Amino acid sequence: MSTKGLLIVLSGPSGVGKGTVCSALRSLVPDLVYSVSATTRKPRMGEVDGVNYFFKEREQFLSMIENDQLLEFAEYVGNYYGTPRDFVEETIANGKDIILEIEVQGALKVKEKFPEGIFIFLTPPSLDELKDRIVGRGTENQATIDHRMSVAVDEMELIRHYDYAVVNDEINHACKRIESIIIAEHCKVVK
Ligand SMILES: Nc1nc2c(ncn2[C@@H]2O[C@H](COP(=O)(O)OP(=O)(O)O)[C@@H](O)[C@H]2O)c(=O)[nH]1
Ligand SMILES: Nc1ncnc2c1ncn2[C@@H]1O[C@H](COP(=O)(O)OP(=O)(O)O)[C@@H](O)[C@H]1O
Repeated sequence: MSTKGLLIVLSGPSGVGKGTVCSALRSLVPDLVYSVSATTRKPRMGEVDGVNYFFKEREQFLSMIENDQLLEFAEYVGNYYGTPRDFVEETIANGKDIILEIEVQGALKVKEKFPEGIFIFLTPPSLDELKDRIVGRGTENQATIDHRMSVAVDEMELIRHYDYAVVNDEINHACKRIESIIIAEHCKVVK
């Protein structure tokens, strides 16, 4: 039996509730390790460097790419986002499960490098509900909301590349489904 940890990727359109579901998973699955991404996006109110993201200037981010420090990166609505490679590789080598909360293009790049990863797509109950959540969060201006919604429509098409689809109708239900997936993956017979 493999002693490596699971690499779990949670993806889906902006506003579907990835961040909210990940926070709720912390108490339900306490042993899960969370990858902290690097980004060129400016911090939002209350966000802490090294906790929510590693906030970088564009030049710093480009040098991380150049030095092959990122497992994947993507440009999303005008900013770069990327997953620091060493932390992910060390965590799974130490037998711990890690979860990456990333957008859809980046998730597909991780799949090329780690096809054995577990790829979970979080879906909204409907596109109308998705828009209500982005607007309700109050962090984006109208132009960014429109841009994120048009990206979301394209992203929904990519669900077929994933192993699991989880509807985020209610946070606790979505978390339970993800916990069940993790339990099932640990019970899999390794062939
Ligand atoms: N490819 C990739 N996407 C990321 C990474 N970190 C965060 N994201 C995604 O980038 C998108 C925008 O993130 P953010 O600006 O924080 O907005 P929010 O997640 O919608 O609140 C979201 O879909 C995130 O999941 C990363 O390291 N790589
Ligand atoms: N199941 C849910 N039901 C209702 N609102 C939700 C649900 N999940 C998340 N939200 C709300 O939707 C908004 C977007 O969630 P967030 O976690 O920031 O999304 P993402 O990280 O995917 O961009 C937030 O205001 C959040 O409180």
